[in-house]
Order: sequence, then C-alpha cells, then structure tokens
Amino acid sequence: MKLKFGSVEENVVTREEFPLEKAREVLKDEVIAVLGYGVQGPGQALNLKDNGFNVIVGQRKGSKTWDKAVSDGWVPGKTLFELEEACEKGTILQFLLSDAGQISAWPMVKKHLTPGKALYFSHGFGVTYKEKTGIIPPPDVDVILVAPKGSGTSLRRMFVEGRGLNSSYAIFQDGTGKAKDRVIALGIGVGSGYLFETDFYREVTSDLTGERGTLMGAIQGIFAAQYEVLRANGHTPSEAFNETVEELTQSLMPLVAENGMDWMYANCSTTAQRGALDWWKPFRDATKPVFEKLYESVKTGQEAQKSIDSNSKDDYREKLEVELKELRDSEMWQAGATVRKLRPENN
Ligand SMILES: NC(=O)C1=CN([C@@H]2O[C@H](COP(=O)(O)OP(=O)(O)OC[C@H]3O[C@@H](n4cnc5c(N)ncnc54)[C@H](O)[C@@H]3O)[C@@H](O)[C@H]2O)C=CC1
Ligand SMILES: CC(=O)[C@](C)(O)C(=O)O
Ligand SMILES: [Mg+2]
Ligand SMILES: [Mg+2]
Repeated sequence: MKLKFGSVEENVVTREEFPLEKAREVLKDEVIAVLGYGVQGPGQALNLKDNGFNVIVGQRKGSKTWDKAVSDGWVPGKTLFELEEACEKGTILQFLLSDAGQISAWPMVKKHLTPGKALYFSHGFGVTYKEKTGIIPPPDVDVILVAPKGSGTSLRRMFVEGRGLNSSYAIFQDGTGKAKDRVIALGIGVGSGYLFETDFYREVTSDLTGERGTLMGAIQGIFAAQYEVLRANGHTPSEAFNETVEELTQSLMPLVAENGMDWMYANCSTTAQRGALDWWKPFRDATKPVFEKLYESVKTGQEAQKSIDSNSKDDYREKLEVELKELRDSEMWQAGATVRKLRPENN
C-alpha cells in the first residue's frame, strides 16, 4: 500500500496486507537455504522455521557456527549441510555470509544458481559494488533483498516477543516473474515489522552511512567526547557514565522509542527543555560536515573498498580484536560494565 510519512508517500507492505498464511502459500514449494550462520543467519533461519517454512542451513563443517547451528536444533544431513550441498538443494539461496565471505564463496554459489532459483541478500553490498566483489548474477534467476534494519540478534528476540523489526525490500532482477511475491513473502517470513521499498544502491549507501553514523560510529564518538569532558572537569566515572550513557539507554531512549523526541522533550524539566532546545542546533551544525564527508566516502565506494580490504586479510580477526579491546578497556566502557552489574535486575 501507499502510506504517507510526513508529506512523502511511500510503497510499504504491512503484515495485515500480506499475512503469514499468504507468505506460506507463495513459498510452499520452495526450499529456503540460509547460507551462513553468523548474526543474520540464525535470526532469519529460526524465524522462518518457526513460521512454518521449509528451511535448511548451509555452513562450513567444523566451524564454531556449525556447532551453534546444531545446538539451535538444525540436524546435520537433514536440515544442516555444507555450504555447497545447501546451494544444490535450495531453490531460494539466502546469501548471509559476511560481505567479504560472499566474495570468496561466489563462484561456488553461482554454479548452483540454475534458472528459476532466487538469490536473496540482506545487504545491497555484493551487487552494488560488483566491480569490487565480482558478484554478477546470471539473468534467469530472481535477485532480491530483504534487509532487516537491526541486528540478527534483535530480529530473533523481537520475533520471540511477538514484535517485529522493520526491513527494507528490493528487487534487482525479476528473472522468473515471481520476484515480487517471493521477496515480500520472505520479508514477512523472516519476521519483519513492516517492509519499505528501496533498491540495492540506496540500501547499501544508507546502511553504510547509518552504521558509521548515528547507529554506531557517531554515537560512540559523541559519548566519548562528553565523557572525556566530564572526567577532565573532575566528575567521577559513575557520574560521567550515568550522565552520558546509562540515562540515555535506560530512561530517555525508551521514551523516544515510544513517543518520539518531541514527547521526551515535553516530559523533561523546563530547565532541560530550555537547554536542549538551545543546544541541538549547534550539535547538528558541528557534525553535519562530518556526515557529509562520510556520505561522500560511502558514495565513492571508498568505505566498501576499505571493508573488503580489511576483512579479507588473514590476520583480520586478531586486528579486529585489538581494536575492540581498546573500546572494551576504555574507562568509559569499564565503568559501563560495573554500572550494568549494579542494575537491580542483574542482581
Ligand atoms: N549482522 C547483522 O545483524 C546484519 C547483517 N546484515 C547483512 O547480512 C549479511 C550477513 O551478515 P552477518 O550475519 O553479520 O555475517 P557474519 O559476519 O556473522 O558471517 C556469517 C557467516 O559467514 C561465514 N563465512 C565468512 N566468510 C566465509 C567464507 N569465506 N566462506 C564460507 N563461510 C564464510 C561465517 O562462518 C559466518 O557463519 C551481510 O550481507 C550483512 O551486511 C544486514 C543487517 C544486519
Ligand atoms: C545491524 C545492522 O543493520 C548493521 C549495523 O548495519 C550491520 O551489522 O551491518
Ligand atoms: Mg550494515
Ligand atoms: Mg543495517
């Protein structure tokens, strides 16, 4: 249906409009092969299975995530296979290896994309940056995307709680004439809240911007800046952490989630309101040039290139661990660990 967001009309699909029964009918003859069992793999595969679809998992034998798949109830030789065997058996191949992993697995996956099958992504990365990834699908298959806007962990948790994480959907190639029904049915099947339309290019550029920006990179940067200023002015770690992170995640963001920033503002002290109304524009103006620089770096493919280069190195895991350790060992997140332990519900 068409729905207005502010004054802009968009194509969206809701669960009322496309119920689960309809999704099951559309996909009743399909074997959905979920390739990769990292973060999105488990969330999507388990939700699809619990929603009554015919799902198998493809994963490297002997890997940690193979064992995780077994402990999640996937049965070797019945619903859990080596990657290639899953590609052979599946009629819809959900390509959920890491974006760098997709590059090395592509020649094998491509071999099994016989006419009529569907190739499904949760990111526009592989296809958009085809000069860098070599991922060029054959013409007689559907190439579709459902991109949950959040972690696979949340996708599963929210499903179990009877909620739904929103996803975008896109069709890159309709090789069978069935791509639209297939993509919507899969979007509903993996447990999406509502689905909004996009294309592969817009999905990848917005996603790369968001995770580098307000979802992760920018928020960590703003946290660090404020925490450092408070500490430099004699505030304790407890005070700096609570006033920077804990209050935001525990008290204020849940209110924003429920009713919007306007409502949260309206329900704080008049003192906070005055200051927060005065200061949001200077913060916007100070950071906007950084966001513009970020978007440019995404647009030119530089961000994609960097992530391919670093993720394909042999010592990638060790290097990553060093950088994550720096975050973990920072005083702010050390303080955070102590503060989390002190939450009454964790005692
Ligand atoms: N992590 C998340 O929650 C989200 C991820 N996505 C997208 O979903 C896709 C999957 O992402 P994640 O679940 O984060 O992946 P991941 O980084 O957790 O890796 C998934 C699986 O790929 C396997 N793998 C990696 N390299 C391989 C190779 N060369 N050969 C065979 N297997 C290999 C790993 O064993 C792992 O089981 C990506 O396109 C990502 O951008 C989209 C939304 C959110
Ligand atoms: C969770 C998500 O959607 C991200 C942040 O874009 C990702 O993990 O790539
Ligand atoms: Mg992402
Ligand atoms: Mg994302």
